[in-house]
Amino acid sequence: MAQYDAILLSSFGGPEGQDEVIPFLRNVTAGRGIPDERLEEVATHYRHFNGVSPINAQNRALKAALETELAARGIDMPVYWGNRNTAPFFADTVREAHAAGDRRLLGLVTSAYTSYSGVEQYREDFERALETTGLGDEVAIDRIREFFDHPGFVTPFVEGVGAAMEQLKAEGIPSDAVHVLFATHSIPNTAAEASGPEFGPGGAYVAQHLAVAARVQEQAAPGVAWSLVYQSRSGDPRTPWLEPDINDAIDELAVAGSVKAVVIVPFGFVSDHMEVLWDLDNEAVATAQGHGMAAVRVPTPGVHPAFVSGLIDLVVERLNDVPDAERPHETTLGPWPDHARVGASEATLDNPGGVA
Ligand SMILES: CC1=C(CCC(=O)O)c2cc3nc(cc4[nH]c(cc5[nH]c(cc1n2)c(C)c5CCC(=O)O)c(CCC(=O)O)c4C)C(CCC(=O)O)=C3C
Ligand SMILES: [Fe+2]
Repeated sequence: MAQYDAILLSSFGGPEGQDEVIPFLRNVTAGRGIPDERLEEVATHYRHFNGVSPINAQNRALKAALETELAARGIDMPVYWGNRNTAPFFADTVREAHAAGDRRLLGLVTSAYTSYSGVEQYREDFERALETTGLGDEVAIDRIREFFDHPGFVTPFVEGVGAAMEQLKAEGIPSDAVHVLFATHSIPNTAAEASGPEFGPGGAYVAQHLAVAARVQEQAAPGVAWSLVYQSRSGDPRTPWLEPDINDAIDELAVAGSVKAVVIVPFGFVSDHMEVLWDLDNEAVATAQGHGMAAVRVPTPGVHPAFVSGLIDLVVERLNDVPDAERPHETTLGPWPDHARVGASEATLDNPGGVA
């Protein structure tokens, strides 16, 4: 059996006050060439909400919900929380875990899909935390598999799309006048390809999103028109990123003329992030309303009981070395494989220091 001492809830981080906005954005973009104008623009999104992103509060709530679920199942494992871009930083969390005697950490990363930002970059973050703390010989960090098609992640969206369709029906809008927009974070085309070229154009990133959208739609709104759209692009405008942008897609639907309502499914995100509050609830909804369309935004998983217990199921399957054939997955792409551990090079599960 795999042995882990603790869970490391691992997330992006976000500012919680006006004075934290610029330091946060500097951390996010360090060395990655986001133009200043774009940073200024993104800062205004945060300024609009008094500099507070909902993401940290969401993670505190998720941590508490995970602890409750672990206790209910009689699993004695502490949950630590660390971030990439704002305190508590991973290095601080690793020190905290080490001081408490916890050495083997299982990273529960709040990214559902395969991409550099969601997978590799967390691995680099963990490595750096082990290096800067000097604890690499004692502490090791694994991560759970990408859970894009785990029932715990898919179920809240199935419920949300179903409820949105009901709501529109009650407002007198028939399902053939509805278009469901599955929205996720755009990334550079090259990054998408790199996520797994064997999965076709757009790599694993696009293939996973298409598969999940089809699965949600087949359960929640069979036969209703849908498309995969993108949001929150940044970087140099001359660099191609995944398209269409959600706002352009809504404009196109307006030209076609038969769509009276859009359902917006924020299925790139596990909880309410600034991208959801600003790019979807503010911008995309306004675009739809500008064309006289109704718009319903589906909730993010947040602390939905299915999501919380699904995350603990992912931990338990790892603890029990459950074979792939028995791991839950809602699309034919899954179950996504586990990843190698971080730090303590050449380490194995039974030899966290990696020394023979
Ligand atoms: C795939 C992906 C996820 C999902 C996986 C994961 O969870 O990691 C994600 C999550 C998030 N992205 C976030 C915020 C930002 N992302 C940026 C920039 C970028 N994201 C990218 C990709 C992703 N991002 C990329 C390719 C860039 C460009 C440059 C770079 O490689 O950095 C920028 C810079 C300014 C701008 O938007 O241009 C900001 C402020 C927040 C926090 C929101 C909050 O505060 O509530 C969260 C959860
Ligand atoms: Fe991002």
